[in-house]
Amino acid sequence: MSDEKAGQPGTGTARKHTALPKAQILIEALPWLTRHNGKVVVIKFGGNAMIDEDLKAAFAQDVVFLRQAGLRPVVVHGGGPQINAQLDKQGLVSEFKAGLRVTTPEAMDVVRMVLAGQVQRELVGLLNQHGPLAVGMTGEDAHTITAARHTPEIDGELVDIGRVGEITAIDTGAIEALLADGRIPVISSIARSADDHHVYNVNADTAAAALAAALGAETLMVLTDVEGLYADWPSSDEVISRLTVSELEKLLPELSSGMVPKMEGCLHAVRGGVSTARVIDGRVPHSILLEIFTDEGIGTMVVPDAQGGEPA
Ligand SMILES: Nc1ncnc2c1ncn2[C@@H]1O[C@H](COP(=O)(O)OP(=O)(O)O)[C@@H](O)[C@H]1O
Ligand SMILES: CC(=O)N[C@@H](CCC(=O)OP(=O)(O)O)C(=O)O
Repeated sequence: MSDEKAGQPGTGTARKHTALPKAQILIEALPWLTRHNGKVVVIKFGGNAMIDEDLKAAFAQDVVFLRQAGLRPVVVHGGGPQINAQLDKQGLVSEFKAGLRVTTPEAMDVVRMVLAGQVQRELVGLLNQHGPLAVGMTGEDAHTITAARHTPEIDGELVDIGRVGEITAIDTGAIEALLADGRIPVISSIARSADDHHVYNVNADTAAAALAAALGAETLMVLTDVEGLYADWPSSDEVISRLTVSELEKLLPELSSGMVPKMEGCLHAVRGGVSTARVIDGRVPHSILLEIFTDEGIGTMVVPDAQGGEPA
């Protein structure tokens, strides 16, 4: 007969004591749960943060946790490295200009196949291991994202980079319907074209930011493969933990490569009414929960001017 069945007095008490820290952790989360209840959180999962299976599974757990805790998460995903690998397999080159992929019609087919047919499917599958929650779509669906041809200015000249789109309109109807139905939309950054019957490749950070603003999200969270925005990259790894939109605007011309669309996106989102935009380290397991449910954020947070930037 076990001690419990024998009614030994000490055992039950000891069990209660070991469970106490768990109750404490849950109680500490209460103010955050209350504050974020019902709020839309747009989470951008970058291709570079999708580096291993455990991290992807932890990402899915965090997103489902947010949903079950009463928030309304929307996932927008990238897949740059995965597209590069597929282009390489097909003997096509990956070329970037102004931080954007030069997208020939052939490359566009690969981008669409990898994002919508591979990366999005994998994320939907991981989320749905926890219940019938995730629904995948691309910006093409229900006119969610409309774009026109984007010709960036490089050294004073407008450059043709193929089927890369500049977002001209967002229709949040389909996403809102999914959220109202308790689902988690998982969105690939492909847009319908306003000019012709084809589609456009849109940078996933840009798409996430535009969707966050259009949805009136409380937070935009961009998961990537660095700790946050480094003050003096690549010579130093000092992370800027908090900055205002005006401070960020001044910093933008100094930024390079993948950080440009991320920080432009954060700027656009906060200027568009999103309360905070954050760049966080997707290599840290459960980084989303750490960021949402603790006082100390783990990455870089962009806030409106009125809230002040980096504490002195
Ligand atoms: N100031 C900076 N701070 C941090 N990372 C920077 C900075 N400037 C450029 N980077 C680069 O941006 C990369 C993140 O962008 P990207 O490769 O597009 O990631 P993702 O696939 O997550 O969108 C980092 O790995 C780093 O190499
Ligand atoms: C126009 C453009 O550059 N589109 C991106 C879309 C995917 C993306 O943004 O993926 P990450 O978030 O992993 O970088 C591309 O083709 O790579």
